[in-house]
Amino acid sequence: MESMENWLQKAGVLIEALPYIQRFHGKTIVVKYGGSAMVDHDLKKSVIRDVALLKLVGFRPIIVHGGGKEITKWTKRLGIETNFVNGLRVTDKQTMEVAEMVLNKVNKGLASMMEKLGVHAAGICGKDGSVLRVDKKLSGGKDIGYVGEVKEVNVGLLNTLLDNDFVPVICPIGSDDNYHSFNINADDAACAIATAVGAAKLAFLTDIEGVYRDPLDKSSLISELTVKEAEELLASGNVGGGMLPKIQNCVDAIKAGVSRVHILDGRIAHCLLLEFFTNRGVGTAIIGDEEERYYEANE
Ligand SMILES: Nc1ncnc2c1ncn2[C@@H]1O[C@H](COP(=O)(O)OP(=O)(O)O)[C@@H](O)[C@H]1O
Ligand SMILES: CC(=O)N[C@@H](CCC(=O)OP(=O)(O)O)C(=O)O
Repeated sequence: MESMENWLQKAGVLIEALPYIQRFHGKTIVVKYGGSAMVDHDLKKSVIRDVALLKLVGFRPIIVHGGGKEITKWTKRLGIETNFVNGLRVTDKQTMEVAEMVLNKVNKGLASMMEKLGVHAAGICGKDGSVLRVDKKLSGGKDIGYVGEVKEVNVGLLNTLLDNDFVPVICPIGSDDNYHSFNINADDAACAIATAVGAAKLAFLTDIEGVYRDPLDKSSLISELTVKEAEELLASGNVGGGMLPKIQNCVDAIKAGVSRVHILDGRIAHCLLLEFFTNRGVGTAIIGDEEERYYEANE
């Protein structure tokens, strides 16, 4: 049997969460759930459970998810060549078809996991309710196919869902003016949505501890980066692959008024709860240039 001390410790944890629950109660938060942190089924269940808890304590969470690894698994299986330019998938017509099918499948899977927990979720893509309207995106002036740059977010459907107690689960497919499907980097989609809904927090769940100053040196993990430092890091050449659009989006989100942006290790069970309900710094926080460095100030 558990000792009284253990029970009291549990009560202490709940009480510690109180100021954080008050801070975010009724606030919209966006969780970007990356495909790299989706590979393990149990972990996926634990992420969805954490978001369900955030919802049940009164936050208004939105999940924007990726599925890049799953898309690549399927394009390879179908013998379609896979290429990335600056972290963005080169998306020809065939790849677009596969991406749309795979992302929608991932989408429905996540939404039904949430439903199974008794929390209503609606799995949609950015074409529904014209949530994500795009222009064709070029990368360094290069045509990379059906890749979309978000030009407009229509929050109508999102607010309807949130106001009616649903957790919107969104996959990063949008439409252009001709209603053709476009593949959007999920970090871009999350940033655009967080900005449009005026999110109090945007958290990116990925498959790495956080941002490294030097990716080859695990001791170079950065706990806080100002916008200026993030821009310097991007220019340093020490950031590659999918981390490029992620950091750029963190910078854009802060500049557009999102208060807190975090890159978290989605491989750690309950990293979202640790981030929301404790003052323990997990991962990398991107902060405004004027903001006080929280972790340093509290060391
Ligand atoms: N400086 C860096 N710090 C951390 N990760 C980096 C860095 N440069 C490149 N990366 C890579 O970026 C990856 C995260 O991006 P990505 O795989 O696209 O994740 P997600 O699917 O979550 O969007 C990491 O796994 C890592 O290999
Ligand atoms: C244009 C572009 O690159 N789109 C991404 C969309 C999925 C995604 O971003 O998934 P992750 O978050 O798991 O990386 C792709 O096709 O991989």
